[in-house]
Amino acid sequence: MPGAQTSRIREGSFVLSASIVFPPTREDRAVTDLESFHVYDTSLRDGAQQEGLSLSVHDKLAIAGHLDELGVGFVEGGWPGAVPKDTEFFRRARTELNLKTATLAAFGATRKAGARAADDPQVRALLDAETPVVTLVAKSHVGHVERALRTTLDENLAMIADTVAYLTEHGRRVFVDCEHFFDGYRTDPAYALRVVRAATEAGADVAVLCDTNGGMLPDDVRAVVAAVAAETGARLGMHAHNDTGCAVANTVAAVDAGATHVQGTVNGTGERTGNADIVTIVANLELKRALRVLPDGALQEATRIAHAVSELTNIVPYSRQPYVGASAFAHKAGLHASAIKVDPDLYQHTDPELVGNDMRLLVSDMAGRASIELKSRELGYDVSGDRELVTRVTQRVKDLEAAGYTFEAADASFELLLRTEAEGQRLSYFDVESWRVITESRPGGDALSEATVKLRAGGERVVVTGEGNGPVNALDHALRTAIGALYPEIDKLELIDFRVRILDAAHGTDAVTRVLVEMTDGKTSWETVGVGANIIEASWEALVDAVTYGLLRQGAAAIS
Ligand SMILES: CC(=O)SCCNC(=O)CCNC(=O)[C@H](O)C(C)(C)COP(=O)(O)OP(=O)(O)OC[C@H]1O[C@@H](n2cnc3c(N)ncnc32)[C@H](O)[C@@H]1OP(=O)(O)O
Ligand SMILES: CC(=O)C(=O)O
Repeated sequence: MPGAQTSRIREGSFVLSASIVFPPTREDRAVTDLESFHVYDTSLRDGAQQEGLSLSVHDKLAIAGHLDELGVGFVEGGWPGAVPKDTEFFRRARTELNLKTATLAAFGATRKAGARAADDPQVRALLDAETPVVTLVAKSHVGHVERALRTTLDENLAMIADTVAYLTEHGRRVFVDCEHFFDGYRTDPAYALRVVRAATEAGADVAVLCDTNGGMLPDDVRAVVAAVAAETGARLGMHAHNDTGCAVANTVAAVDAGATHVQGTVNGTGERTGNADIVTIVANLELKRALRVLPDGALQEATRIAHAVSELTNIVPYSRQPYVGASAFAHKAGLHASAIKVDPDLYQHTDPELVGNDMRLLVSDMAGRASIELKSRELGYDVSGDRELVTRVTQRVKDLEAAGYTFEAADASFELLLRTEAEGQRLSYFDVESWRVITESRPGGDALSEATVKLRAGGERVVVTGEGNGPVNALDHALRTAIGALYPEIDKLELIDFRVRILDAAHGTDAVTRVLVEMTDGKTSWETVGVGANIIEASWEALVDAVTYGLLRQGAAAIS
């Protein structure tokens, strides 16, 4: 019986024994349309509860557009009436958002104790948001009803039922987020079940079981969701926080137990340690559970959209993020590369293209010949027929890495090294004779650096000086002046990043310094590395590599 599971739950506790059969196949669990399985995004509401995150209305509108491109069924826009920016978001969404797949949901609480839903200004604000869906947060833990709401258990049920009924009477589809459901179920399962029934019997479409404090583990979630489904017959959803690092696993467990509505946030933003990452959830459901939860082709947009949302939320993308992180399909170990050369599937759990990501090979001191061969291929060089060259490059990389270089973040320096080894001489647009920098500190003014560069290019000896606000800036200016007439392509090149790392800090100012430089031609960018006992020496080496690589990309011919 594929997909079946048996579980036994001891009343009032989470101890269970479960015999789980293998995950269902696509045929067993085919989701035929996006209505039968809800992907519900709460990046704009719970995601925005993350420390340090502050989204403008403009940001929220832009993120909503990206969520729609990802193909989620529902976008929870915020809490109108409570957060002024959210009220404004819903007002502007009416004219400025043109969602193709997603339906907007407004989030809010049930009516206050002892009042009528119709008289509650916050409930009114939910109607005023004019969204097809309203999601209500409701207490389902007796302790919270008594201590946080300070009302009776029956009044809480009435608050839920009245508010759901009022909103459905006004044409809204209602989902109910049962706050602290799992903790509530542990404390008083009968009451937690009454909350689910109160919501659904009053007309709510989905009772969303929330692990509000994020303390659950997957086997317990699976058992509770299965038990609630069996007891109530309600359509169930899952809303997980990541405090045990299991938010995604808990969500998948809930789906395995019968939940057909999953909530999460793009990149896992959210209160405390965040919410379940909706991108990882949908990738797992589509690729590991063979459930079709997004429109056709949407999953391939996942990497692009996750990164676009990172940009809008001003959060540096997490490189180790499952499926969509820059490192998710990056391979460093030589043995991995040697197997990947035979078949990428040998070291990848899925095809990166399915989520719009790419496989990358990293070259480092852990590289073997296969790594060098595959990396060279990635850069457009077929070196597979030259075993001796590959061995030489592998050894050179290992020697240089031992001296402090790092090539995994400096593809351009690796490419220049590869060409040098293949051609027997270094690609050179100019031959540096010497350089010198002085930095002058002026009372009351900023320090000024002056560089002198002596080099030969185009058959001429050139001696130039350049000024800058620092030594590297001055060297960059001097180099541009020295070769600008011969290679006008240099005008297109711009230094955009400069990172310094002291490699052996124990030696203080004697330590070896590594410098990584990033340069762009406005279309693409590349990184180079330099190492030296002296920070300026290391910077110069990285700068010369960056300019050499840039001229190569511009198609400049070396003039001897
Ligand atoms: C688990 C979650 O993440 S739910 C989402 C949480 N999000 C937010 O809190 C962000 C937006 N919140 C806000 O702007 C404010 O907290 C507001 C406007 C909702 C309420 O602000 P205030 O009226 O100043 O009250 P305060 O925040 O101190 O307390 C919340 C009130 O709501 C009540 N309440 C809490 N949960 C619920 C609920 N599910 N249903 C009804 N009332 C509730 C509390 O009992 C308390 O009532 P009281 O004022 O009578 O004591
Ligand atoms: C509703 C919600 O955000 C929670 O319970 O975590």
